[in-house]
Amino acid sequence: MERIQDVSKLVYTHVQGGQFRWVTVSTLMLALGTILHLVSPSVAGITPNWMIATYCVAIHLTRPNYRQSLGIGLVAALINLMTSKSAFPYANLLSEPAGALTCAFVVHIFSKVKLGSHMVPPVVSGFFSTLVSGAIFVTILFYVLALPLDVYLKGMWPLVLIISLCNAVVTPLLYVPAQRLFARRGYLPNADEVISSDHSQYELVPATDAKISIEHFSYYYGSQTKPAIKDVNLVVNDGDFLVITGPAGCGKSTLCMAMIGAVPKFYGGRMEGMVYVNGKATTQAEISELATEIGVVLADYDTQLVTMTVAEEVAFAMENRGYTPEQIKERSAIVFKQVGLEGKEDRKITSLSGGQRQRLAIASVLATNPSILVLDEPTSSLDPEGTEELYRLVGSLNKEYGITVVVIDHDLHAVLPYANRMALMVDGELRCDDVPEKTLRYMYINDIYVDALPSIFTTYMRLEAAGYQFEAPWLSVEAAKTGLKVS
Ligand SMILES: Nc1ncnc2c1ncn2[C@@H]1O[C@H](COP(=O)(O)OP(=O)(O)OP(=O)(O)O)[C@@H](O)[C@H]1O
Repeated sequence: MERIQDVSKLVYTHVQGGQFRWVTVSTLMLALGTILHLVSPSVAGITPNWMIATYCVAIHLTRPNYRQSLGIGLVAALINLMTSKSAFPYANLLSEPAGALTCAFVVHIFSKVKLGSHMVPPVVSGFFSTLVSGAIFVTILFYVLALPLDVYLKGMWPLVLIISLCNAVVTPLLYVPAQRLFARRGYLPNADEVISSDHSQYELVPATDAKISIEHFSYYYGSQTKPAIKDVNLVVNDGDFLVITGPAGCGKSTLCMAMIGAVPKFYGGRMEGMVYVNGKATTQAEISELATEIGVVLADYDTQLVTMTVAEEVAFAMENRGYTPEQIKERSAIVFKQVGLEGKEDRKITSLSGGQRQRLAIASVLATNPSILVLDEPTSSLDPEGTEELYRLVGSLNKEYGITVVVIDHDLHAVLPYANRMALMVDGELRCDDVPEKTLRYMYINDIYVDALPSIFTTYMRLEAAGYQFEAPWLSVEAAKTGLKVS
């Protein structure tokens, strides 16, 4: 493993939807392989192994991982099982997956070492995948059908070698038109572009042991040339309550999506630098794996609710992660208490108020016990009372239960009493990251997004400019009352 010291040079590219390309391309290629297998004539009993040739092409084009390649091999085996005229077709169940894994191995080797033109890898995989698969197939036949050794050595093995040579020729011949066709139809980016970078060979270690460590992070959506995020460095420590604010379109939600791994793995695009969650590089972890460490509640929280009743909703995430019924019961009781939904377990979700449904969305992300909670504009559909109530809840999750909180909001006055840090983003850049008072002061002095400043704070700043002095800044009406009493 190569240890990366300077993550600012690290690039990760991911084409949106690319995670399912291997399924589409391999399905179409295997369909072609089946047709060729059924119609191609054989010369003296020799014909290329079209199934192997076609799945090798699919594996070269989409670079699935070993598990996915095994899946492709198993599908090829089942097709062969149904169409084979062999005396023991079940041998395909071992030989085809082995062939697919051999091809994946060849692709892996060639992705690291550039040897010859782009035609060389399909030649190599066509030959070796067929050789490995054929060798396993004839060896199983030899033992199961108790064939004479002479037939095995002098009849079957030469045949395996000849068919492997045939496949070394037909695989690249299929690869070139397939690559062009799929690229033209939009199934592949283009001839040379990387579908998805692979960071598995790197040892990625965060610079700090913070809950979230964002290091030299830049991000470009799709094929855009203007970055949505520019070289952001931000650390969220254990127990922090961080508010991120900034004008519309400055990149707050993008940053939030990067924390949960959805950027770039779901949205696609190009990322530079790295985002670590609990020490894990987000490019090296699945989004579902990160979800057990960091939960997110979106502005449109209703889209996160998928079941009928309150109890089912909270149980859903736990069932998906294999919790036992006892564990689900125990954990559900804890989260209902945390979010104040006790006694409402049997209610239909549609019968809850907006604020209650939002609490339920929070409960369902807390069900799997993440240590970090991210809320993206949680108050956009709440009235002032609902907003106060929500932040009381989030504040108690932070203080009483030790959950690290990241909130994105425009509406600052209700959240500030609970926050210990405040970050300001402008045009994709992190302009200020400090205690709330200092960030608010920065916004006021530099005339940045002053519309979002709580009016009590702007009053405080005006009084200060007029020569009045107070012991503490006014971040809330209570602080102003205390300040006025003391002075
Ligand atoms: N899916 C997307 N595809 C392409 N560009 C996007 C996408 N989502 C956001 N952007 C662009 O990225 C930039 C940052 O958007 P983002 O939603 O992160 O900002 P924001 O600060 O959360 O805005 P708001 O406060 O309006 O929600 C914007 O220029 C936006 O147009």
